[in-house]
Amino acid sequence: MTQFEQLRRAMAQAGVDALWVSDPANVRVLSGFTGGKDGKVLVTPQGATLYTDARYTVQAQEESPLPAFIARPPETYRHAAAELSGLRVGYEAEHLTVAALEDLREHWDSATLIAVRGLVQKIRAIKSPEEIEAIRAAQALADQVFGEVRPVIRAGVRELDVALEIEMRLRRAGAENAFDIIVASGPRGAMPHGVASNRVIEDGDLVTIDMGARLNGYHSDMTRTVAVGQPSEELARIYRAVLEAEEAAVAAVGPGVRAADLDTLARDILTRHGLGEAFAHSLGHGVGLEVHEAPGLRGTSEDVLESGMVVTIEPGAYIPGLGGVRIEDLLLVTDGGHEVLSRSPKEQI
Ligand SMILES: CSCC[C@H](N)C(=O)N1CCC[C@H]1C(=O)N[C@@H](C)C(=O)O
Repeated sequence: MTQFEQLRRAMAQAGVDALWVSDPANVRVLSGFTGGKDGKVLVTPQGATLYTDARYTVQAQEESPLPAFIARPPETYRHAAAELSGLRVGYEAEHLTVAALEDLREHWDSATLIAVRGLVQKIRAIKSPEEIEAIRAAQALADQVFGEVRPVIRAGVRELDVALEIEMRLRRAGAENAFDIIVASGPRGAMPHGVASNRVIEDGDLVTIDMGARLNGYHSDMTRTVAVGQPSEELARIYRAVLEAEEAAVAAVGPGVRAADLDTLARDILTRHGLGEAFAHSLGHGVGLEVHEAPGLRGTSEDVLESGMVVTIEPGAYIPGLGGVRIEDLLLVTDGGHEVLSRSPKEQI
């Protein structure tokens, strides 16, 4: 089934005849257009049209096989209105501003507007072979850069300088950061999203580095926690517990596995080590055109893993005042189980 066939089936289930796509990643996956928020796609029962403005005339032609209508609102809305009369039109509730919704209501008054969620995201969760290669390439670059920068992570160096080294190497290779690089050393390790600060790394610190490359629009995501000198026995114990949880969850990844069960598996191991409360976030998430996308690997998720999904496994433990540990791998779900895409070594602490 093609992507548009899958989408129209999902649209029918959601009770809509047409869909106004405004999430830039969804626009890209349906049209190939990389112009971000300056592109929209209208999917109707008959076909699909890319809407963008004259800054992108050439780019739209080069990138997208869809017919393009080049204009700015309100002309865009007037053009689309002609196809929408009497239809139930879905809009992406998570990616439309209130102002834009008011504009749609004004111009599409003969259509019924219906909020929908996650229709294209669900399709995006299963990657094409080309997308898998793009993510593989992004992760291979991140692995290479991490290996080059690992020797820089030592006492006396600022977290910011570690992040700069990573970013410079990614950029030289034609990529960019997938997100603000997390370098959380010593007590800052207790912050799961502790982006690099001015703190100077000290002897005995654990340092959590969470980094990704964005290459040709596709992301990678990986975390390693490394030791500088000899960490305390308490930190070493936490590290080993997180590593045990991570390895167990990775080993359990395969098609047909419930995402919520994976989260429980890792959480139960950390709970046995007295660290259940310290695991302050979900086990993982899908990765692709966005760093966080479907499926969600959390306790409340109803997602079931399928071959072709790319997901992270990233348990952590965070103790305010002491520090923290997170270990994260990027995995491709395969027919036979999984392939670990992130290859950077994990330290034995
Ligand atoms: C700002 S992007 C962060 C990337 C990182 N690898 C990541 O996904 N993290 C870091 C710790 C928690 C986890 C996260 O943000 N998880 C989300 C999906 C959650 O809501 O738990």
